[in-house]
Amino acid sequence: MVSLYNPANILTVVRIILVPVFVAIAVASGLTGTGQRIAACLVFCVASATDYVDGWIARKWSMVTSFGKIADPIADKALTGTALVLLSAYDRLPWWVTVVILAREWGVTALRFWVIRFGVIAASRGGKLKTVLQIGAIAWYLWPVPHPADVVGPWLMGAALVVTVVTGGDYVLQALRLRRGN
Ligand SMILES: O=P(O)(O)OC[C@H](O)CO
Repeated sequence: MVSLYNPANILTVVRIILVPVFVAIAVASGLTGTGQRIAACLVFCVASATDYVDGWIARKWSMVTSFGKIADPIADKALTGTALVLLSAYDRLPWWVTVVILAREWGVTALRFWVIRFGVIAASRGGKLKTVLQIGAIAWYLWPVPHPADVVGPWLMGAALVVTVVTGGDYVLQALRLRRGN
C-alpha cells in the first residue's frame, strides 16, 4: 500500500503552500515594477514545476494515490486560478477570460466529486496540455514584457482557453459514462 505521505503528495501540498506566497508578492507590488513581477513569475513557475515533478515521481515509483489524483488538479487550479484573478484584478487580462476558465476548472472539480462514488476521473492528456498552456500563458503575462506590442501572450492565452473549454466538455462526457457504468 502506497503511503499518503509520499514525495509526490508532499510536492502537491508544497504547491498549495506556494499559492499564498505568490499572492503576497503580487498584491504587495500590485503587479507593477520589473523586480516584483519577475519575483511573482518565478514563484509561479517554481510552484508550477512541482506539478510536473510530482506526476513524474508518482508514475516512476508507483506512488499514484487517490488523494494525488484528486489533490493534484485542485492544487493546479488553486495556483492558476489565483494567478488569473490577480491578472484581471490588475487590468492585465480581461475578466471574461478568467471567468470562463474558472467556471470550467471548478465545474470539473465539482463533477469529479459528483461521480466519486462511481470512480475517479484522473487528469487526461488534454487536461495536462491545458495546464501547460495555461501556465505558459500566465507566466508570459506575469513577466514584464512590453504588453502593447505583445502578440504571443494573447495567442497563448487563446489556445489555453480553447483547450480548457474542449477538455471540460470531454470530462462531462466521461462523468456521464461513469455514472451510467460504462
Ligand atoms: O483538466 P484537469 O482538471 O484534469 O486538470 C489537469 C491537471 O491540472 C494536470 O496536472
